Amino acid sequence: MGTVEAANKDANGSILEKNPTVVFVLGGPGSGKGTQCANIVQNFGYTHLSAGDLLRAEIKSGSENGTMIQNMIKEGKIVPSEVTIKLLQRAIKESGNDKFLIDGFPRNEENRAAFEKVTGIEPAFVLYFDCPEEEMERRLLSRNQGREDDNIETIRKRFKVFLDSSLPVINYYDAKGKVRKIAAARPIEEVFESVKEIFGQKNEKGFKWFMAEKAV
Ligand SMILES: Nc1ncnc2c1ncn2[C@@H]1O[C@H](COP(=O)(O)OP(=O)(O)O)[C@@H](O)[C@H]1O
Ligand SMILES: Nc1ccn([C@H]2C[C@H](O)[C@@H](COP(=O)(O)OP(=O)(O)O)O2)c(=O)n1
Ligand SMILES: [Mg+2]
Repeated sequence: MGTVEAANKDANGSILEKNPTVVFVLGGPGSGKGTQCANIVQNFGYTHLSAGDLLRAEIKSGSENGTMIQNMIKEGKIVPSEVTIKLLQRAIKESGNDKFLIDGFPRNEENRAAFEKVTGIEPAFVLYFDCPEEEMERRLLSRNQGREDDNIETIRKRFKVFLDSSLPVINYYDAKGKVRKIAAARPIEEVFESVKEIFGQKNEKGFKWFMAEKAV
């Protein structure tokens, strides 16, 4: 067994022991995933794991993968699953919590299948922030976090990757009845009202499904 697999197995063992609750938080770039995750953490006791934040921290840490990750993010491309999953597993392990919002992951079929294979974790549900491109573009261009990928050229590439690679993942979970779609082009507080309704649909056994064909 290679080192990566061994590390996965080790981290996986401790993840499965705790049988964690995982919610995938998906949506296009700028749809408000990070903003709403911060609200959810305050109200519902989850740990927020942003795949993008973990990858950016990895660049800053001077890791051997740093340059590769930086180049891919600049091009709006999706980093190989092996790298991102390792960072997620480490963060899960270090958190001590058993409830996670995994924000911006899985972003393609490879992310989805590899995470399932390596961790055996199925999400409780998928929170999907549905937002028109014009609105996402406006938000990204005024985000002001000094991100190298928040320029119009990279933004266009990220939109294309979202449509080509990430939407199919959302459709995959939708076919399993797991997607909770939220109309995200509204003020932050209004969006959070809808988010709260979804997280409030909980009983002592876990999450109750409810039929939400339309955006709430
Ligand atoms: N509902 C909203 N209305 C207007 N601006 C928003 C809304 N939600 C988030 N923003 C702003 O849009 C930008 C992108 O939000 P962010 O949460 O970082 O999105 P994502 O993580 O999906 O890329 C941020 O500057 C944020 O403050
Ligand atoms: N699962 C992921 C998540 C993000 N990335 C990379 C590629 C993405 O364009 C960047 C930025 O992701 P991030 O979720 O921070 O971006 P947004 O919050 O959607 O604007 O990170 C990745 O390669 N794989
Ligand atoms: Mg984000």
